[in-house]
Amino acid sequence: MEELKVEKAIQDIYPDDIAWCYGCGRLNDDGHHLRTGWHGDKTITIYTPESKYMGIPGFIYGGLIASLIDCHGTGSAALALHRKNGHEIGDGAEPPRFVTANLNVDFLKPTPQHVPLKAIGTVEEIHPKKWKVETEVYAQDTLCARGTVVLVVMPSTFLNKND
Ligand SMILES: CCCCCCCC/C=C\CCCCCCCC(=O)SCCNC(=O)CCNC(=O)[C@H](O)C(C)(C)COP(=O)(O)OP(=O)(O)OC[C@H]1O[C@@H](n2cnc3c(N)ncnc32)[C@H](O)[C@@H]1OP(=O)(O)O
Repeated sequence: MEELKVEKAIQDIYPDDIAWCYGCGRLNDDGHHLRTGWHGDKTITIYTPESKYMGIPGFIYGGLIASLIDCHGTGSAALALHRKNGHEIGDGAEPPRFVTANLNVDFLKPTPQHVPLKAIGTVEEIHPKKWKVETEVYAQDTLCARGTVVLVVMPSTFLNKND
């Protein structure tokens, strides 16, 4: 299989105050540190879950797959709006902030443990503050899950809730 690596991830440039997400915050020591970047005109997150994230031995727990699709969606929408605003990772501009309004997951096939999972996203703008990301999760070449995430630009009510 083609060896893939996410070189530049949107989570690498989240400001410190929003870099704590359990799924994708680089500052959360206990989290998954999911990283999402461009892959042509699609988006990609690559992640190999640790052994403890099992459902049935040998297979990944579905909630972890939902988390992957969730944070991949947030990161993908942030990448797309950042680019629409004329910015790319590394130009010093702060990326937009999104929260998840809706998450739907179809679990299509059992997802094996101990292989890198590849989430590939297609981003669609509904309007400037509302985006949709269709994600396919592959284990090697097998399509194991498909998800749809609706993202909304973070309302200011999320700020200063640090406890
Ligand atoms: C818990 C902490 C999270 C912090 C995140 C900080 C962001 C930092 C950014 C990056 C860091 C990385 C963080 C990654 C995080 C991973 C992703 C998550 O897990 S986020 C957490 C789970 N999500 C929530 O906790 C949202 C809770 N819900 C809300 O705050 C509101 O309900 C919200 C913002 C979603 C909608 O706010 P309204 O209801 O006041 O606003 P109205 O104007 O009515 O809706 C805006 C648009 O959203 C649609 N919408 C609302 N709910 C929907 C739904 N369930 N399904 C589809 N669309 C929905 C509406 O139809 C409307 O669309 P129309 O503008 O009319 O076209």
